[in-house]
Amino acid sequence: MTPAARLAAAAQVLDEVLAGAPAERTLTNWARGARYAGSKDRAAVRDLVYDALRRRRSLGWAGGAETGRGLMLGALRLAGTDPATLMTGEGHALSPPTAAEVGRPIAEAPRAVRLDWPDWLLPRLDASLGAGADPGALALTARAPVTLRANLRKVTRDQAQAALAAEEIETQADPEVHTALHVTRGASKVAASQAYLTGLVELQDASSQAAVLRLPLRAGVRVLDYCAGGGGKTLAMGSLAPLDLVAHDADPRRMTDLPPRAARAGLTVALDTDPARKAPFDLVLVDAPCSGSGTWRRTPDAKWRLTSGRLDDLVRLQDTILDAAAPLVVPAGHLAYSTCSILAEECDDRIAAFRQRHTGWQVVDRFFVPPGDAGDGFFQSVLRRDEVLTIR
Ligand SMILES: C[S@@+](CC[C@H](N)C(=O)[O-])C[C@H]1O[C@@H](n2cnc3c(N)ncnc32)[C@H](O)[C@@H]1O
Repeated sequence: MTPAARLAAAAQVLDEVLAGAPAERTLTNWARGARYAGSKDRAAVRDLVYDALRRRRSLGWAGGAETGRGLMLGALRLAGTDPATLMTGEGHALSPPTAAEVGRPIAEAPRAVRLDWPDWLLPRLDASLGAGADPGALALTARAPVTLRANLRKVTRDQAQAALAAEEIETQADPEVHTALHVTRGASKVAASQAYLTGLVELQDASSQAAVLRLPLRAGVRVLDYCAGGGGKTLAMGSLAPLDLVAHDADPRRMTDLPPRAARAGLTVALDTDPARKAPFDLVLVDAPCSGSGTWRRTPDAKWRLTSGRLDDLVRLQDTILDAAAPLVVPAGHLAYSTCSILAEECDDRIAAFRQRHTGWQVVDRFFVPPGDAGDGFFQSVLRRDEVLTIR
């Protein structure tokens, strides 16, 4: 495909996504129908679509409309490319821009447009990040890094890095997070690499890794991962110490990948639909369902789908889950609450509300990072349950 044809294909996919279709599925359907598209074409169209979704408002502003065509036109203009060079109307190319498709200077756009952020959510961004609001939102308009976690149960990080390099996957060690390796070349080879298939490394964002490293984990402790999903945190915890690990999720199908991933990592994890039977636990981790606002550069259509009603529902669910998980913690044990959100109402506010509803819990650790070059936005709070004193 020519660059012009890729642009036209991306505009077509974007029109469907803007009408409400999920981005990933729409791209898969397009690729199925486009037999002429090779793997490089598919990757290029995917990048165009995701880049445009991350910057939907600013590109729409510069392109004159929030349509597939408008976003592609805006992308060309903001990249400093003359649209007439790719929108020629020849072959599969988009037709040339019309006089009506005027671009507006981005410097004149309202702040939420420049930040590629939903209007209704702007006050909440400011309340959550303060002076960090603009850099935080702008970080979500760029591509996310590909980061691996060295499985310390099997290798040191240096050994993992060398094993990856032998398979032409170049990485850079994260200076702060001692398990993290950022992929700088060969990211598309990771999933089929021996290093990955033999459990030396797992894909995991550096902020999630940093949060797990702060948990009170030592050999022999009983740990419940209450919202385990595919087990990203379960496996990260298990790689740090030999633990008695139980994984639970309200939707057990979400844990389908966990047993094969645990086997690769050399870990034993018990899956349980009713963890209360196995309570109490020394540590219960609630990695709660959330807006995902700290990770929106990975799932940019979610940024535009979130509504205030949906956010209220999530907050209620977060409270319900914390209330259900807390009684499973042993006296003097720990309850950890985490989200990949940057919105205070899903983070600190939930901990404050929990402590209003329940006495006898102390915050012993707080971790918050906004999205940035090294990792996604992430929040974690660790609470310790007061020891129950029995008076004889
Ligand atoms: C943020 S995801 C978990 C991600 C996972 N911990 C990881 O690191 O890969 C949240 C999970 O919470 C689960 N969930 C939703 N409601 C729940 C509830 N009431 N109790 C337990 N899990 C719940 C969802 O099915 C989802 O898998």
